[in-house]
Amino acid sequence: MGDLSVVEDTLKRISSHKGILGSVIINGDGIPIRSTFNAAETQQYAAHVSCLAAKIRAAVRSLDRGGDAADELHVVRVRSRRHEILIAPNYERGQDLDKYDVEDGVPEEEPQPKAKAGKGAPVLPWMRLPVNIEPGAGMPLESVKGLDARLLASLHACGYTELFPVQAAAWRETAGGRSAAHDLCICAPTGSGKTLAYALPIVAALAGRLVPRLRALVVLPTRDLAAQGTVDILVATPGRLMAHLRGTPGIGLEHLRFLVVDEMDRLLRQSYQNWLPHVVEATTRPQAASADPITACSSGRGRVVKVVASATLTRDPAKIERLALHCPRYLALTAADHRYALPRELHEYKVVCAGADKPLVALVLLQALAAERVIVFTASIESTQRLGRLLQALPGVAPPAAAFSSAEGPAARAAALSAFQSGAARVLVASDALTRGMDVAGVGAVINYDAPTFAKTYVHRAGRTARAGQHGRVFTLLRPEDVRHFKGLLRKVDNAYVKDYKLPSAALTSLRPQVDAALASVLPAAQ
Ligand SMILES: Nc1ncnc2c1ncn2[C@@H]1O[C@H](COP(=O)(O)OP(=O)(O)OP(=O)(O)O)[C@@H](O)[C@H]1O
Repeated sequence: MGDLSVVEDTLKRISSHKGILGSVIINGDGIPIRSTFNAAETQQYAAHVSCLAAKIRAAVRSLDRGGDAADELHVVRVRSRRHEILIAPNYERGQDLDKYDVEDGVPEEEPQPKAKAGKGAPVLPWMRLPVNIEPGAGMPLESVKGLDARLLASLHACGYTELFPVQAAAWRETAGGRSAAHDLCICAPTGSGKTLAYALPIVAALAGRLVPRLRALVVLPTRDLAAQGTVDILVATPGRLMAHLRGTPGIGLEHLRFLVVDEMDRLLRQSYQNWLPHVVEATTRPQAASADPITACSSGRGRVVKVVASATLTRDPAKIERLALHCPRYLALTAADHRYALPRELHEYKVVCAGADKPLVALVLLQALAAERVIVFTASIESTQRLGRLLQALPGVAPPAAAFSSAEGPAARAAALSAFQSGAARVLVASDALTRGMDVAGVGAVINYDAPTFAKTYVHRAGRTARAGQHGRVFTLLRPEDVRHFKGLLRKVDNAYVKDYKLPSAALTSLRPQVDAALASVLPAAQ
């Protein structure tokens, strides 16, 4: 949910009704985050509520087949005599852009009506014929046809010696940024280099520009806009983008040549001020075919080339059609029979333990990963804060840790990230605000402290390690009751082979008293 205060206001009002026993608020992952019931009742009601919420969304979808009402849904209220359920999945508040752009608890994957899932699901014809990318098909920089000497030098300066397979394929398909014949739809695992795959042709195409104008727009779900004034390439979140289009002089879409929608499946669910129809409409508007000094395009003059990318690209025709792609080419580095692929260099493990033992198990695991930089994912802001405090309450026993969640402001989030990047914190405890796209070098392992609910979440969390061909490990802590669901989730993921990980029992026994004492000191403060 974008703004909890709206839900809380409504709850207050509902609570004053006669016969109301209590209330529970769950986040998008079905995790209770506020409750007036005891623990057992909370679990029971949370399960009911998430089940009903899924049914309501599915019902809205089936009533509005092909439309986007379920995604645009702001608030749905369902009443019976004793219960009232309020679903506010994407509540937005215009002024609160940072909060909107970094959300926790937004489900990665909405439950789909049964008819849509599985093999019989409709797929756009061009998605059935992908340009398959071979995993080993990188290209030495010296053999990249048409690569400008300045770009070659810049890539060398970054330490790059070759284009990764997805980058070589995108370069070929766009003729190094010179062809506007096709739009591109890129689906490749996390860390495979999708950013440079779209950035290189764009930069190559714009390299000869004479006048600075906004020529390329990259829309991302969660990164803050880092440009001011007149720019050639704008990288923006939907909230910031709309604010700049309305208020910043010199930022308009009339000279646009490239539109990139990164993390496309995630962005299609962000409806901030109808950003997508607004931008798509601007890109299809006839453009002045004036002699534009930057365009070295040999064909398709004036057409905005669109590139969409994700490791978990949606195949839902209704969603993809909203992008109005032109003769799209589907570049796929994924297995045909599974929806999502993991990096080949990723090794997966699970640790089954009682829920109450998770803090102890996490600590022993962190000790076992002594030299590694580790990201620990939890299911909620509260859980992130609690675990962060617990680790900080065990100096010398737990590695130095920082916490990252959207409860913190942008400055605190940046400080946590920079402590992790610099090595001052070896562990970053994070909520799902960090799941997508974040590229931190040298992360050796990811721990799912709370098991992910959706396959997409698993793929993006795990993808913070094993990037750019490096090896990495993902560990998932599972309560016995989570195991079945987790196995089901893995069926949607290619090459997922999860081994059991055995922790040293001596360490578990010896650390238990310290962890119990730290928990006792931290939890009351956290609550
Ligand atoms: N040609 C290359 N040679 C060496 N390193 C590269 C190359 N291209 C990209 N990288 C590095 O690989 C890492 C992953 O790239 P990138 O962030 O683009 O992945 P991605 O596919 O967008 O992942 P995600 O889906 O998680 O966002 C980055 O650290 C980047 O600097």
